[in-house]
Amino acid sequence: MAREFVIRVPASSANIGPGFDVLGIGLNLYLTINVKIDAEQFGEESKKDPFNCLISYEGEGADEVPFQSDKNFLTQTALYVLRVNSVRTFPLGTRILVHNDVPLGRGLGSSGTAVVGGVLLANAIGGFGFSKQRCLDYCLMIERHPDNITASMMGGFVGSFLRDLSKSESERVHQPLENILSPKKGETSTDAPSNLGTHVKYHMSEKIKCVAIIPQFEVSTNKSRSVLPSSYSREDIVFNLQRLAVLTSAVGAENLDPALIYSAMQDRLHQPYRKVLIPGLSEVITKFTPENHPGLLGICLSGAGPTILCLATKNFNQIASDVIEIFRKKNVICKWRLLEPAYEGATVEEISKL
Ligand SMILES: Nc1ncnc2c1ncn2[C@@H]1O[C@H](COP(=O)(O)OP(=O)(O)O)[C@@H](O)[C@H]1O
Ligand SMILES: N[C@@H](CCOP(=O)(O)O)C(=O)O
Repeated sequence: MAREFVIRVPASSANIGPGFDVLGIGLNLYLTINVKIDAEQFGEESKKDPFNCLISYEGEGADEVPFQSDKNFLTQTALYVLRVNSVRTFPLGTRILVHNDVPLGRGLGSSGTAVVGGVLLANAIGGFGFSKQRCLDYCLMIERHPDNITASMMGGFVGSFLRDLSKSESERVHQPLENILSPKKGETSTDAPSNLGTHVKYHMSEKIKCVAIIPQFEVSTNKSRSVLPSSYSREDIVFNLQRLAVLTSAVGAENLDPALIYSAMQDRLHQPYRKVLIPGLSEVITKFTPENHPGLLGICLSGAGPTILCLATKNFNQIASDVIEIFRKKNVICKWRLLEPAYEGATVEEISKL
């Protein structure tokens, strides 16, 4: 039996303003995975891979990612979900062609798209029929902050949190990633507890566009998390909470108020600490205001950086060129993209099943 389907996963911008590890927007820049399963056509060739999966790959990351299915982050994720549901390999004759428009290590959620794509791939291959909510549980076993994953899976502008875990659930979830993705021979990985993440979608005015200025260097999320403190002062936490409450409603207003949104986009929980990794960040987030750049609503670090996200209603070109100029003076070259929220989130489209 031959089968073909396509998975599309939107990129994300996480940590919007004061929403560190909480807020994210799905963006219309995609990781696309074309899957063909045909034992007659690719059966013999697929046996070259230890788990029967031929991977070809084009676009962002093509010269970086491994092509063996138990080494590639996307297929490792799929193998984890298959394994804990009693399926040991991909079906004989599995061929996947990845087309990736999401740059790696830039704070646009590439790891989140790979994890979401991998979980949806396993769900489709195994015919498990898991809901997106259940798929999120598997994602959260691998990527442990919910903001980017939830935005990519569910789409739109989302807020999310992780529920409190019992001691035994916590032991299941907080394991070294290798135990989950590459268990030793004879050992198995643990299944995901249910309902790990909870989310809501906020209304965001359709007038708001997302200008992403993407510096041409990578900052891994692990490194960018390592510079954060392990505790914060009450003042700083309250500073962010106050703004978070205002921002989530202010972006949905019919008459957008740039001064309100701009001040509600300030953060004290991650940006101040990540400046050491991103030359120019400090200047960019203090110098750009709605007064000197009409149309700008707010500016922040996207995800763990180094990408800068500007929410704006007009003058996109001017805003982007001026941010790029600040980075250029620090010898950092940037690209930029005008993006829109991806409201639908991740999709799986069955093309043919014979
Ligand atoms: N399409 C992909 N296929 C395989 N692995 C990927 C893919 N996209 C991202 N990754 C993995 O995720 C890493 C980047 O993740 P991370 O440091 O969290 O940055 P980002 O901000 O882009 O999410 C890459 O180095 C790679 O290991
Ligand atoms: N809240 C996380 C978000 C990471 O997003 P990414 O796009 O950099 O993967 C963090 O700030 O560490």
